Amino acid sequence: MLGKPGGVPCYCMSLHPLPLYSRHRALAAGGTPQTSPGGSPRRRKRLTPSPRNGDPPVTCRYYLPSRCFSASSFFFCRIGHRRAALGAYIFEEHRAGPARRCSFRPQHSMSDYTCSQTMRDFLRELPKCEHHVHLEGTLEPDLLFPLAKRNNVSLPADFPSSAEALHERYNRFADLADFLHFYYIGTNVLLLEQDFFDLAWAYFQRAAAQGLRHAEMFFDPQSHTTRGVALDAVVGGFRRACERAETELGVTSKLIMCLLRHLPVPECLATVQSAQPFFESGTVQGLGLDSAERPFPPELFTECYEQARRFQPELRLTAHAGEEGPASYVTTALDLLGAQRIDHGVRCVEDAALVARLASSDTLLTVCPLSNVRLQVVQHVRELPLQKLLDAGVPFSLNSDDPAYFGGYVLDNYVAVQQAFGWSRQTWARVAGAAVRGSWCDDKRKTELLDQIERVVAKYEAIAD
Ligand SMILES: Nc1ncnc2[nH]cnc12
Ligand SMILES: [Zn+2]
Repeated sequence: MLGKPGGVPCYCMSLHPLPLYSRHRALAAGGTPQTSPGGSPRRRKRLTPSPRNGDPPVTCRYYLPSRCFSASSFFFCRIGHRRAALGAYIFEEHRAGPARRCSFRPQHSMSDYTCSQTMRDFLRELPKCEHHVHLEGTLEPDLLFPLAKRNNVSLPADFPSSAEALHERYNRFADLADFLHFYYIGTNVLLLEQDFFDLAWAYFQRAAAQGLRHAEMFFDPQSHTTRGVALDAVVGGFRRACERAETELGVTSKLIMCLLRHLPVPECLATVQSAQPFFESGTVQGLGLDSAERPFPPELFTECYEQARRFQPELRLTAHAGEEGPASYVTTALDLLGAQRIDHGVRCVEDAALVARLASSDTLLTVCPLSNVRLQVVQHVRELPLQKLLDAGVPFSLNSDDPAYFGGYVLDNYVAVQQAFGWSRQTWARVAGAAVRGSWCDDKRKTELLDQIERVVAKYEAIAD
């Protein structure tokens, strides 16, 4: 979200309430930060816990005077060092130049990097591959209510009655189960082939505007077939949207059918059987496993995966694991299901041997930052082990999961990560490149996308941030 008071862009909207615009303008002009008009310091929205005093000082790599450092009566440098002092002092400290040693105690749990407009443009233009998006999770409240009306579907009596109320409820999921309750109610409004087309086409248009170039998308047939909707209608509508996206938006895509792990295994097996023609024709190119994770470990579904693989030996295999479930679920998904990549997987860091295995086998994790925050897997994006994965050489992609429910599409996830980690463009090129390499598209498409990444990076090399 960008605010543009008086024509001067403010990129700090996520951190500060409106009245701070004047402060940012002063900073942008190279002035000294002022306290707020009433003299009392204004509160940053997410004020996080106390300093980790034992940590040694580290070097500040960032000093941009146009950034806002203020929060409450503390001021921050861009890697989160905090000092209970007046802003002018800190500001002077940091405007003096880059790469100066900062003697403040690190406060990384509080650190937030701003994402400048140039960085935002770079991230938007960066060709992005998304491997973890549930098409049913792209059902925006603005489409849910009209579809309910169009299909004469009544929603539960206690369901929020407007798009605004629904959005508001989506801001406070307690956990995965709480989210899934709303998610499955939402699926009820999808009945006809046209509904599935409309849903997927709306997703493609939004995501393409954010720089999506290739998508590998989940769908949950059982959430529809259990209501009497034919699998043909589901796959037919999605397939039509995929074709249109390639023709009109230049976005390539693949469909991955997921099994709902909270349903009985025989029902999942029957779903695999019914999908045989789609596996054989290549209309559905992958099999996945989603829904409530912890009570339903991967090994329950070994037979389903084996059966699907018999129908189509080329079928790609993946599974949600290590989202709410433990690292051991990642291991069993790899060993027993033959998963070629892991959806979420962030809890793998609890097992050092597993991290080493993921790195050496080049197994992609499809990480979903905003989802992990909304579902309380972590309290803030900065708590995700992304830097650890990068350092360990574990490839990952950044994805939206259920963008209509979690407050953002693919670019929004990239920006949230940038605000949490402050990566360089080279690091972003590496992350975007890993997403291409981990995709299930052919080598020709991968080469195209990698070339496009190189061109965007080169274009921005010439632009100072
Ligand atoms: N984040 C998620 N985890 C498990 N199942 C899901 N279905 C849709 N989104 C999901
Ligand atoms: Zn998911």
